[in-house]
Amino acid sequence: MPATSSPDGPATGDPLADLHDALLAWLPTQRWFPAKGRQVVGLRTVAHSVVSTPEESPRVEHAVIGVSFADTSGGAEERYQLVLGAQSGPPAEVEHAVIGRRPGPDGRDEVVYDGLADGRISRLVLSLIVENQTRGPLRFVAEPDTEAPIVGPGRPLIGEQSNSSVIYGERAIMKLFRRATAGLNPDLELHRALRRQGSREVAPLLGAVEGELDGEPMTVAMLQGYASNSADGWSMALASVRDLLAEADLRADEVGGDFAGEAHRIGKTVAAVHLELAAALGTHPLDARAASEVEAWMLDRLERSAAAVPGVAEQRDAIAEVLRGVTAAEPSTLQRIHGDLHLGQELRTPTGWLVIDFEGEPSKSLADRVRPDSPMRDVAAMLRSFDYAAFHQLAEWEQSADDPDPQLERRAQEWADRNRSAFCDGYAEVSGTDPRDAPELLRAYELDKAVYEVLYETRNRPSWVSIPLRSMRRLLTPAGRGER
Ligand SMILES: Nc1ncnc2c1ncn2[C@@H]1O[C@H](COP(=O)(O)OP(=O)(O)O)[C@@H](O)[C@H]1O
Ligand SMILES: O=P(O)(O)O[C@H]1O[C@H](CO)[C@@H](O[C@H]2O[C@H](CO)[C@@H](O)[C@H](O)[C@H]2O)[C@H](O)[C@H]1O
Repeated sequence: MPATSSPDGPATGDPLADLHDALLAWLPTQRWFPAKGRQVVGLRTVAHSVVSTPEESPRVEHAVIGVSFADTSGGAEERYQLVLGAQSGPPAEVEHAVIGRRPGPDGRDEVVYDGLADGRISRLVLSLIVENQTRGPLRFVAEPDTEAPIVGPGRPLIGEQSNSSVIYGERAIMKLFRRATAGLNPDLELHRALRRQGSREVAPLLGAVEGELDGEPMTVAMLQGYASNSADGWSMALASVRDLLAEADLRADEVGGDFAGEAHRIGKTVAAVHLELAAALGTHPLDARAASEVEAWMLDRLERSAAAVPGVAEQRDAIAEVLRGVTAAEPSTLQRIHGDLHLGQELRTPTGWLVIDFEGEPSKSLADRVRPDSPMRDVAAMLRSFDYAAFHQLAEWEQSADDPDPQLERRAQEWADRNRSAFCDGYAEVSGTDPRDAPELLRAYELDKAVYEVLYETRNRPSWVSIPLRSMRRLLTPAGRGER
């Protein structure tokens, strides 16, 4: 039964009451918990079930916790999913994942830890998916007509992630969605739709774990084929920029690590995904009424960013004028899109590029993330990502140097221009539509993304905020507008 508690004292009746203080200390240390630095004023268990049978050890629990903050009015809470392991003496391998201690069912103290760190738990979850089992409120489902992965323990993926993933023997990867939201997660929904289209641009979907929240279905986790021997676009692009900046006299097309061929292929891949999503889930006209709705979301987001970041507030009117370009553009179409595309969401496999992570921007509500939008949003987000890769190293250097080196800035801009245009060429080749033929629309979407990024970086990586701020300024000057 749901129960509320506050940092001042745990509530009775809450199945995780004894872990309350430990959870408050542990949550801010997790990469997927985005609210670091915000003051938590309440923690409650929204849902809780025991996944394991009494014969299985360790005990495995699934929980949704609701966290409320001092800065959210009206008591709105953010909800997160936990998979917990509980045992009196867990193995040394999970030492780093311990959350706290509490009295176990037999009255003796037990250790509770982040369950995904324990290979026995990830193995259990995979076997339940493969066997299509139901445990309490959770349904473990294998995708029909797919080859089941060999059941074994999973290895937690370390790194910058919004959720938590485990890899099974380089064959499959399972992602536990940390943010708990009632409704079908767009990552699962769009992978299913793309699978129906026979897409070769996404990793094959193998299964899912589904639960319930607020009386509606909720996606707990997703299982996919693992692309072994792959590299992500962000690391590859950074290596290419490094090559260029290290060579004082060479142009972007002359250095060993030129990325333009890959940027062109990524453009083709993104266009193919757009065509597949349109075929699977339909399109709607981006007419005057729809365009003014899009404009309203953009202006709303501008207000939120301006309220938090003085650099945005100072340019508020000029930015709003560019965003209004959405309503001036020729009518086009809306459809389901990726929604948060960047170079880190592209994996280079030995045979081509895969697009991953169709969840949309993490801070948006589910309703906003599944709303049809212009494919231009994804195109603009990729163009932003080429800018990010180009200027990332300079932003790091600027932390320690007094003046930016104008020569290096020019070279970084040259890299960005070359790769942005290679991407657009590739996109146009497959989609039949060149994004540069709708410059107002493209510019409005690019600026909207930069406004979002300024706020994102201010909250998450303040030392990177100069990257989107620089682009924001470029998009506001007439010289920075043209793409060709
Ligand atoms: N199908 C896959 N094959 C190989 N690696 C993958 C696959 N899916 C995700 N990854 C790796 O996992 C990381 C996190 O995946 P992502 O879907 O972006 O999760 P999150 O939502 O947690 O950010 C990616 O950056 C990539 O390195
Ligand atoms: O990957 P997520 O879905 O969690 O997306 C969020 O984090 C991204 C950073 O990891 C962020 O992307 C921004 O930084 C990237 C470099 O790290 C850059 O390539 C992107 O262009 C830039 O937007 C994304 O915006 C955010 O939603």
